[in-house]
Amino acid sequence: MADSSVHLLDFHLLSGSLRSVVQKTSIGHAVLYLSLASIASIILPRIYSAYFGPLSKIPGPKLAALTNGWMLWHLWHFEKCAVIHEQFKKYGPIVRVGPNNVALNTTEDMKTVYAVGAKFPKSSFYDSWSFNGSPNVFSMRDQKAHADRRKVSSKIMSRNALVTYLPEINQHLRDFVRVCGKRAGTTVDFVTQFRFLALDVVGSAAFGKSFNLMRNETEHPFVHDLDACIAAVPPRGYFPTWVWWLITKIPTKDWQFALGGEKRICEYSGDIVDEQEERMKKNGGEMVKEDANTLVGKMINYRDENGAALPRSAIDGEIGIIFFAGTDTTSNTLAFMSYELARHKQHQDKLYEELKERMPVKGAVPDLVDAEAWPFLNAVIKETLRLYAVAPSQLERDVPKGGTHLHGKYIPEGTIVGVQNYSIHRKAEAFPDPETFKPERWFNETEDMRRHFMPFGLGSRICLGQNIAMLEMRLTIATLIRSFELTLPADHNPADVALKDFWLAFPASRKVELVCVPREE
Ligand code: HEM
Repeated sequence: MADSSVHLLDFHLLSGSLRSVVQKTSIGHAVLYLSLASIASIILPRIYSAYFGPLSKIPGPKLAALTNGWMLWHLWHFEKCAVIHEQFKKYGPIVRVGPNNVALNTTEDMKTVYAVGAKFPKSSFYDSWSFNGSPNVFSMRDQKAHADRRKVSSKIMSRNALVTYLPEINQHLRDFVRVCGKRAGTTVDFVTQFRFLALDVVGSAAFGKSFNLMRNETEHPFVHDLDACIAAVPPRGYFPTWVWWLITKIPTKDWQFALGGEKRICEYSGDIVDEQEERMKKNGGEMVKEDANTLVGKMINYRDENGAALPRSAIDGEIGIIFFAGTDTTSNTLAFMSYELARHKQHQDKLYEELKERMPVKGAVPDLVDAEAWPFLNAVIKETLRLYAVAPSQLERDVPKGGTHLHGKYIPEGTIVGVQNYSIHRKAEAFPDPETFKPERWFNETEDMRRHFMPFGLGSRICLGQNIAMLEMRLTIATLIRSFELTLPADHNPADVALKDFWLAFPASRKVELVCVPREE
């Protein structure tokens, strides 16, 4: 009783003094106090979380614990994965890299966060990859909905299904070699060449419709739409919604073009769907046989457990994301691989010897089954995927309900956690002399190497296109190196090819310029 009367008294005193403050306050002061109060309501919780909250026990740069600005700054400078890697060296395998973000760096963490059955869904960063406003197989966060959607495309992307498209893919490769031959002796940007090739291959392998950029030796506006999408999609996932809204208002022509990339990719994808539907109509409402086994056909024919079809916007978005995820990933990997072969003549010579023995005809495309077994070819590909995994930074996930314990520390639910393959792939205990490109290390592949290798991610969200990517990389590098020697141009500057990352890894100058010299026999 005594207590509550004291509180009542306190309240009257407080409200009385507040009233007198308000009565004496001018509008200017009121605005000032309100602004200070708003700023305090943002800053104080941040200070509390940085110094006293559950994540405060996790080491890391204090600025990162206080603001996402730390991470955004490094992202903006295309150095996110390299900077997080430095933090691991300084602080150990668990580092706080944002007010609500923890980076992890052990194989145990890989299992906890990504293993099949792990209950850590993708973080809200992935919402940004939903095209046409519809979640797709890449962006979906609901685990059950994702498993259902993934079933639609996983058969199409299986190795056995892809073999059906080999004759068409082989034609793209022969066209690629012909284009290289025409440009022999001159400096060629291989980022662009591999990109055109990757678009042709994805078109054939997933949609039954290729751009034929190699055959026609032309560009397609779609290529610029991909560039636009890459500039806009990852940052959209990192900025708070209101900051992103402001950013979208920047009125420069290039930026506005970049913002429209997603829409144009979906429109192009929509044209492919229209064409299939048109063929279906002409075929009396029945899907023609060749279309039924493409990703587009599967999407059109899909029915959920209630018999409902996918909305058209979702189909277009799903196709758009496959183009997006399936092009620059493989082409940038191939560009880095060619660069490593050009600058390490001893590795390129060894690869050439292997290929010459197994591919009697120069310019021909090897048999896929054979190429899958060629030791040095596969070692070169693995070593490139190790050093230049093209999604190199944290694959972000949310800590599920109830929180979790990692490295003896409690991590509350809703915290973003993630392992980055850039760091896992550079663990000296699995890969001695980790910064050096050494394909031979894969001849004695140990259990430890296998456990530390995740270029395509892991678990139920592992890359859906890894079979296409591996097929394309094997056939392309074998065909290219059998026919040409790759060399560095006289004015080569290694800084131009340094790995940068904006979620997707790319060479600093966005080019890998090499000279291809036809092989004499
Ligand atoms: C060397 C080439 C490639 C690399 C290194 C790569 C890497 C990755 C990684 C690391 C993920 C997991 C992302 C995460 O967990 O957050 C992923 C997912 C995915 N990738 Fe790839 N990728 C490559 C090529 C491709 C290709 C060629 C396609 C399609 C044709 C593709 C389609 C996808 C899709 C659809 C997903 C989402 C899978 C899901 O969440 O179920 N990727 N990729």
